[in-house]
Amino acid sequence: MKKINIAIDGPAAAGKSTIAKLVAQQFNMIYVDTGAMYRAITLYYIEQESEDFDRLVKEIDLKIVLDNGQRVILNGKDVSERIRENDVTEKVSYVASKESVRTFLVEQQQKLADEKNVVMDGRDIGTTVLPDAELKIYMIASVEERAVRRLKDNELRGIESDLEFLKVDIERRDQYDMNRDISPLVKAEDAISIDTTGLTIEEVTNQITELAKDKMV
Ligand SMILES: Nc1ncnc2c1ncn2[C@@H]1O[C@H](COP(=O)(O)OP(=O)(O)O)[C@@H](O)[C@H]1O
Ligand SMILES: Nc1ccn([C@@H]2O[C@H](COP(=O)(O)OP(=O)(O)O)[C@@H](O)[C@H]2O)c(=O)n1
Repeated sequence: MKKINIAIDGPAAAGKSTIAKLVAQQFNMIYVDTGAMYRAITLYYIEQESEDFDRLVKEIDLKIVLDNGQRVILNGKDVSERIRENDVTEKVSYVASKESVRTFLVEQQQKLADEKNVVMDGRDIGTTVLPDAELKIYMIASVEERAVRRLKDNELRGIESDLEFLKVDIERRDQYDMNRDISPLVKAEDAISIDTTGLTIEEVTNQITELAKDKMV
């Protein structure tokens, strides 16, 4: 079978990471959640209380440990759980709009995908990070359904949340991500749209698995 890269983009809580992980497992591919990388830099920004993003990225040693899922190690510390908390979520789109942050991370992401065999999810994977990816998916779902899904995620993680607040936060973040100057969230011309509203995880995974198989022959 031919080695390929798969790019999955879309708005917040559409199901990108969940599906990317399952598709990667199916084909023994590497799964990379790029949102976690932006979250890790945001955590460092919060800790340092500095707007000097050029300096911040120089001080950061970010390691992505690809085991069953993905662990994020920031300057030697495993921050995989910490980066899901509300203070990071609130500021991540702001930090992700900064040019030095994006340049730093896009380079690392491209290196991870150099040898192919990667399923990568984010906002600009099909447009900027892997414009030559063999399969590009643009995953969406209604705001209502995304908020309910994120509420369940947060409950499982022990993060305090409220449905109305989550809806507002998801919409705010989408607007910010779609309207920033550098590689905004937009569907790549050659991406296939999948609306996951009302679909099960298995149904979405199967749809993408079938599309991927066609690209591997
Ligand atoms: N059809 C579906 N597709 C993807 N995720 C779904 C679906 N139905 C429910 N979910 C749940 O929605 C949540 C999506 O979160 P996540 O994968 O982190 O989204 P994203 O990476 O787009 O932010 C997960 O808890 C997942 O279990
Ligand atoms: N490739 C990417 C991935 C994430 N991001 C930013 O990082 C934020 C968090 O991404 P995420 O995938 O963890 O977000 P959730 O949808 O999982 O909450 C997004 O809202 C974007 O601002 C980005 O700009 N580019």
